[in-house]
Amino acid sequence: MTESSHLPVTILTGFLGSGKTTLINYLLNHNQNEKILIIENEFGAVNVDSGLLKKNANIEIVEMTNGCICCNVQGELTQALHQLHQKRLNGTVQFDRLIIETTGLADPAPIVQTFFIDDFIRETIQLDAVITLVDCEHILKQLDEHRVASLQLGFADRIILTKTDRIDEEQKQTALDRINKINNKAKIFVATKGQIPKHQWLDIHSFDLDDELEVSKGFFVINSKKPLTSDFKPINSNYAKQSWNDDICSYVFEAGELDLKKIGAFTEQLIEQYGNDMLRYKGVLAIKDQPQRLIVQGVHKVVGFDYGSIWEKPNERISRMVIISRKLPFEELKQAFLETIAEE
Ligand SMILES: Nc1nc2c(ncn2[C@@H]2O[C@H](COP(=O)(O)OP(=O)(O)OP(=O)(O)O)[C@@H](O)[C@H]2O)c(=O)[nH]1
Repeated sequence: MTESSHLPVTILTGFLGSGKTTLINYLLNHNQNEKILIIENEFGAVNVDSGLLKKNANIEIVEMTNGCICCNVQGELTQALHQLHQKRLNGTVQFDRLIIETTGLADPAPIVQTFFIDDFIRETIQLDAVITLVDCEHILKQLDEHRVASLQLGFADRIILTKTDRIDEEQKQTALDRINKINNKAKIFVATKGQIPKHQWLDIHSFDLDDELEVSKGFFVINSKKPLTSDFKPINSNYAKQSWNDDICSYVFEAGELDLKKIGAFTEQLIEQYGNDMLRYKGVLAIKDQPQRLIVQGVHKVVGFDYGSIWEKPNERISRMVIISRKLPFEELKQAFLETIAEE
């Protein structure tokens, strides 16, 4: 089966009331070209959301009300995906993409892992991205009171801010500062009442080993011991004055050229020891004497490596790795990372 025939799947998460159903309704009203299948999971015995989703010829809804999707996901979701694939093949159900709308109380980890653990799912389905909606009006309180809110942010490839129409600029900035500290890898968009073009959250190929790694100004920045290049400016922390105490945050490692063997050993050890705490990570690394970028990308202990595009200019050769994780022993890891810098 070719890559292009893989069924694209988007995981849509976000705390209770963050606007997931509203976003899907907007998509369905502005997307006549393809048929979308939605797996919905509602916490509790009665699925309320499917009643809220507007009836539309391009939509098929599968409800999972047998408890929370994340609690028994590897059983129920895996089984549902197998069955849907079969039905798609034999034409009983026709759809071009799948969106999994999780309950607002779901930890995305087991849902995401389902796509890597099961061989059949890996070969037939392409996890496109984890999209997290954030109710800007209530996010600070949700983060203070519900750990799952920071997990949902930590897993995100894209973050969509909702209800920005209900807050002022200062509140929005405060919410952004806190979101950025937790996840400075995800691109952030705004959708008022679900209004957002679909290309901003669908078909973004976040789990591909591509070269793109954008880091917004974050907290934990390592600067190489040796000068990198004359025009390289390390990322400065804008948020040092903030004192959020979320247990998930973003760490950024930066250096010049690395030694392949040493960075390999570092990464292996890091994943072995801290993989369970690391929600998402991605590195685009410059390896000494290697013209191509080395891409590392992972979820917990599932990791992929590949060589990407060629570094065009010598002064671009900066290694950068972002890890979104529960608290890591940063100083210790910083030293270990710096020791992987290639000898002159
Ligand atoms: N003012 C405002 N209201 C919004 C916006 N987005 C969603 N809402 C409203 O927020 C409420 C909750 O939205 P839903 O789309 O049901 O949220 P959900 O994430 O599906 O909720 P759960 O199923 O409980 O997790 C609804 O009344 C929406 O109309 C927005 O951008 N601005």
